[in-house]
Amino acid sequence: MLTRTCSSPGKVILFGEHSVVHEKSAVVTSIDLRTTVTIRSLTHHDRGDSDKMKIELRDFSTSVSFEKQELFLFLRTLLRSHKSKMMQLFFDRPDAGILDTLMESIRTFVSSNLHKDEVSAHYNATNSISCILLFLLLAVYRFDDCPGTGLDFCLPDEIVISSRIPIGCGLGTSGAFCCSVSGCILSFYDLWSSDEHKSETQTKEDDNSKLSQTQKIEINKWAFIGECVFHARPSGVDNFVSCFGNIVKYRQAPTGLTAEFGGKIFEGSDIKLLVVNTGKPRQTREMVEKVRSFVETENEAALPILSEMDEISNRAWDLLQGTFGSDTKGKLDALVVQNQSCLEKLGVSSPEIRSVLSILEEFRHCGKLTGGGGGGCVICFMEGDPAPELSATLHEHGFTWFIAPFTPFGTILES
Ligand SMILES: Nc1ncnc2c1ncn2[C@@H]1O[C@H](COP(=O)(O)OP(=O)(O)O)[C@@H](O)[C@H]1O
Ligand SMILES: C[C@@](O)(CCOP(=O)(O)O)CC(=O)O
Repeated sequence: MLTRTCSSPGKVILFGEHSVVHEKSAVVTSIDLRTTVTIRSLTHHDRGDSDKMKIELRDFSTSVSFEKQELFLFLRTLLRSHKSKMMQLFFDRPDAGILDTLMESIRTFVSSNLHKDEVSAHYNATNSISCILLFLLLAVYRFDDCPGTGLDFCLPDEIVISSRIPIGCGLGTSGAFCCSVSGCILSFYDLWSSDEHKSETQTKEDDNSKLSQTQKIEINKWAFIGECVFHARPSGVDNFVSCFGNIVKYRQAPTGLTAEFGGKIFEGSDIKLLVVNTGKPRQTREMVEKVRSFVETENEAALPILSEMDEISNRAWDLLQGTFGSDTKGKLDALVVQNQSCLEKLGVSSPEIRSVLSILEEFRHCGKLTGGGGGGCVICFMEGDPAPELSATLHEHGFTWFIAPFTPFGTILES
């Protein structure tokens, strides 16, 4: 029996969501709530007569089984029809034409294997299952490159996904999902493109990921392709911070990606990060599209807002590099308020977000939305835990909260 398990953290964007899609800087931290994926091939005895591959999405209480032979034939045929263009998925920005074509076929195949009521009721689950099949297609593509191995490709018996990150509220679950699935598949089939990692020592002494930097770069590359399935044109920040972990200043520019590690906000201070969930569901993809269309149609109004947000992220990053002084929290709060005001102007706030913000203000705290907005979560820097009265007021209004647990660890190969 071969089993591989990977886990990847969620994230909180401290400053710069949305503007990061438009090539500005964002400051982001990984949080120790993780999405775990296990891929298993069973022994003959455990498998019995079944020749199916089961995908279990625990958070959606959904499981789906595919006839392995049918699935493999589907993947191989799809690959044969599009092999010459597959490389375009690995460009810095995956080619949208080939990705859309592949996803259309994959979604049709997935839908025809699900009961009709399941498909309409579980749009998000169907999307996740389709994304897993895309990663399996990438694995078949890699196998196909090695002469003689194509037919040896064996689909696993089980793929199980579970997460402790609240889904769809701005905490980067699709990024964590993509990192864990791709890490698992790359390691299950030992598909790493170079052998370098075998001699490479871990870059950090305390890195318990059991993955080399080269392997993480590869996971991040695959995960970004997956993120494009969920979000069409993401910045890549979610998969990046989930894969590499830590507090990061991230920027995706035409000249390439730049990332600096090491903000120190949670060291040597009693600063905590409060996360309040408005409970209002929304789709990140729609919010990103809304901002894109604003930037395109009202370019003159939008550009100064995006530049201001870049400036905010850069100033916040400088603050986070220094030692935490008596005035640091006040300066951070001012940037939080300014960033929220920019997000309001971009049109990604919501009545629920404003309601959380006014409760926070009542208790002399400052907050901003985090992630895609339109609902989802609000964050607030706090010295210590929230007062019981604040907690009670948030609950009275139907909002839940938690203190985000910081982690420096990105994707981990658990076993
Ligand atoms: N644990 C999971 N299991 C299955 N699918 C998941 C899981 N986590 C995330 N996803 C997929 O990612 C989508 C949420 O992505 P996104 O809109 O980026 O939300 P978030 O704000 O959480 O990042 C879900 O609708 C689902 O399709
Ligand atoms: C709005 C955005 O900046 C962050 C989205 O975060 P989330 O998927 O809502 O967790 C989009 C992106 O960076 O691709």
